Parts: sequence; structure tokens; C-alpha cells
Amino acid sequence: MKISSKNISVSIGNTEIVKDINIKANEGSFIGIIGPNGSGKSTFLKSLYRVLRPSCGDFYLDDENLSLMPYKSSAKKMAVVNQHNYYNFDFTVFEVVLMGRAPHKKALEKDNQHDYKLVDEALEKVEMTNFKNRVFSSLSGGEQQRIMLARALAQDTKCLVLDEPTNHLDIKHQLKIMDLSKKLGVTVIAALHDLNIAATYCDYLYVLKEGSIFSQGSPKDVLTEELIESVYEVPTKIFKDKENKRIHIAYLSGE
Ligand SMILES: Nc1ncnc2c1ncn2[C@@H]1O[C@H](COP(=O)(O)OP(=O)(O)OP(=O)(O)O)[C@@H](O)[C@H]1O
Repeated sequence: MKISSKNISVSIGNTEIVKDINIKANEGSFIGIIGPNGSGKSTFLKSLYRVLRPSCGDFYLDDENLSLMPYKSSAKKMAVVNQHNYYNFDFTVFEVVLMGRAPHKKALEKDNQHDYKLVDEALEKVEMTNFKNRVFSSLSGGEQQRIMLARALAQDTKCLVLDEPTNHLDIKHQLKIMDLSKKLGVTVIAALHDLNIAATYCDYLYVLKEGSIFSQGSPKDVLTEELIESVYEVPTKIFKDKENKRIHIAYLSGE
């Protein structure tokens, strides 16, 4: 599924937080949104997954205008893993992941074997099968994050929106979750803080600064020492790996 935004701006109160953002994600591509704290990444993604209404502009899933789509229809196409997942009730892990199936259900339609199979497969993919009967709120932050990805996988969509998908995860699980998201072959739009992860997994990056797109392009083109210094105010040294053409970023602060 293709995703695009045309001239998206988002205001909260009288402040314009996101300013005239145009992005394009081709089918199956992995798109990174990067930028410092407060640059508008989450606000932009929230307007994509319809928690915030843009003050201007439109999103398109393929060529369909998102704002004209019923919420249930867009939830069949787009799953979300966001930064804060709080449940006030004691749902089990199984129940939380099963919630991913809700957009596919008609009113009063019961869960069936197909739903249970997708839940089991999703838990297996994030290596959380043994946690199926645990109370969600009793899990660690990283475990909860993997369950929220399992819920998104059970939703079985062609597009995945990830807002800082790895912020609670240890390095092994950061890489596993990114590998898994990449291998799904669906269109992914992810807000990321870790620039080495962004360089490794993203096909294309948009760099936000103060709510606007400051730069865009392939990780190799965008993640230069000059750009990182001017956007993040941190000196870096970029190493190029000749064999697989990946770049590696070393931060020089503190030296
Ligand atoms: N509900 C709100 N009311 C007022 N200001 C808000 C609100 N939500 C976000 N903001 C402000 O909008 C700006 C962008 O926030 P946003 O969460 O989109 O940034 P971000 O790039 O995702 O940051 P981070 O990397 O810290 O997660 C911030 O300055 C934030 O304080």
C-alpha cells in the first residue's frame, strides 16, 4: 500500500506544531521519520493514525483520502504501535493481542479459530508465546512493547505505523523487532531516535526540525556529519562500510 501526505499541518491550540509536510511511501518501503525531541514526529504520526486532526492537508492510502474513510476501514489497512500504551483494566496478553482483530469483526461477531491462529502467530513472531496468559500490566516496558507489536501484527494490515518502536527494548530485541518489521514486506512509517537503526533499516528518511522537513533522501545521502550536527547539535564521525555500503555513526560528544 502506498501512503502519502500532502501539505499536512497540525496545530495544537494556537501553535502550529507540524508545518506543511509532504511525504511519500511506496508499497513495501520502510520510511523513517527522524529529528530531535519536540520536532513534531509523534504529532505528525498521530495525525496519520487519526488521533489528531490535521489543521490543513490530507493523507492518502493508495489514492484514497484517509479523512473520508470510516475509522474501521482505515484500521483494516493501517496498524499502529505507539509510545504509550496504558490499559486501566487487567487484560491478559492474549486479550490485548486479540484486540488487533477488532477492525475485522462485524457487530457482535465472535472471535474464531482464524483470529486465534493470528494471535498465536503474532506472539510467536515477537517471541512472547510464553506470556500469553500473563496480565499485560505486569509486563516490563520492553515486554509490553513487543506485545503491542504482536497486536499490530494480528491486525494483519498492509501498513504499519511505528512511533519509537524500540525505545524500551534491549539491543537484541531492538534489532529483532526491526528485522521482523522489515521482513513483513508491508509499508512501514517509523519515527526513530536511533540514527544507526534508521541507517540500517530505512529505505528513505525524512528529517524533521521544528515541525518542518529539513532534509530527505536515502540514509547515506541524508545522514552526513554536517546534517547531524546542524539538526541534533552533536558532532559525529560517519564510517562507511565498503562491503555492504552501510554507514555507521559515532557520536563525538564527551571526547
Ligand atoms: N497536546 C499538546 N499541547 C501542547 N503542546 C504539545 C502537545 N502535544 C505536543 N506538543 C508539543 O509539540 C511539539 C512536538 O511534539 P512531538 O511529540 O510531536 O515531538 P517528537 O518529535 O515526537 O518528540 P520526541 O522525540 O521527544 O518524542 C513539542 O514541543 C511538544 O511539547
